[in-house]
Amino acid sequence: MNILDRIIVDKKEEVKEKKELIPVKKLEKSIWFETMPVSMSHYIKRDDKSGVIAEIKRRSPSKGDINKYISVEEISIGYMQAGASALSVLTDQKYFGGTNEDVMTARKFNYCPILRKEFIVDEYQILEAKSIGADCILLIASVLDPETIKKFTAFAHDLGLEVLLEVHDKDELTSNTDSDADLFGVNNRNLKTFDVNLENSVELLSLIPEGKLKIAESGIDRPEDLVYLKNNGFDGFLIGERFMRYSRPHEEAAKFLAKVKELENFYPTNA
Ligand SMILES: O=P(O)(O)OC[C@@H](O)[C@@H](O)c1c[nH]c2ccccc12
Repeated sequence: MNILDRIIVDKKEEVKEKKELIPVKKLEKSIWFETMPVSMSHYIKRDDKSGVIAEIKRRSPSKGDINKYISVEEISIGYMQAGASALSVLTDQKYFGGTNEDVMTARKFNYCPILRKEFIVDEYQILEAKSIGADCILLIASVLDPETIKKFTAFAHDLGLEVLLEVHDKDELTSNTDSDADLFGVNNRNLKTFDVNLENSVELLSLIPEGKLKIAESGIDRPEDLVYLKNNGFDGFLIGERFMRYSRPHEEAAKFLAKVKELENFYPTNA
């Protein structure tokens, strides 16, 4: 069994237990059901921002511990001050060390779009995302079939949440081109083998349906990488480890984004 399969087996079990512990009726009492979400697409398009979706990630199956001792309050505020367009917060505990509280903390201290980064296998988790104050959910094409993706997307939209659909290869992309997802993300990391290749997103770019926001995900390590992806046509950039491996991730993000600006002034982008 590859790592992704293992995560999904565990996730299904976890959701089953959670549903009994916190029934939907209870989730729906959250104040966030009465609150308008902040549009991730809108923030990604704003040209006073970098397009970076900055991620809070304590550990990962490929890297082990990345940063154990973090303050979500400090990093989330710092990321946004550094010029990020949005936040991505992992909530999977077992493999990534995240919690729902991390989203709630980020929400409490920031008015900005927040992506709840989770392995969604059940509509319950979409309600849960809403109940903790997220604005956008992730759906992973290698985990869900196109029909389920459509169903989950409609369900999320009914709650006012946006959807980032993650694909990794041509097959996953072409079988979901009629998806209503708001953003299409191409993951440069193969979740089954952990191989990372930046060219993966560039190669698939032209197959992303028109009108969808294009997000390059994972393995972005140098400011030059971001500028390269942007010049090729990407609107957004999901970056985690590059910032998280430093003791003060948000300061690293600020330095990184200052360097991007410098490069862009040197090689003006056509955006
Ligand atoms: O840390 P990186 O290489 O910058 O990657 C961030 C993000 O793209 C990655 O965490 C990710 C992309 N898709 C996922 C799905 C589940 C968990 C994590 C992910």
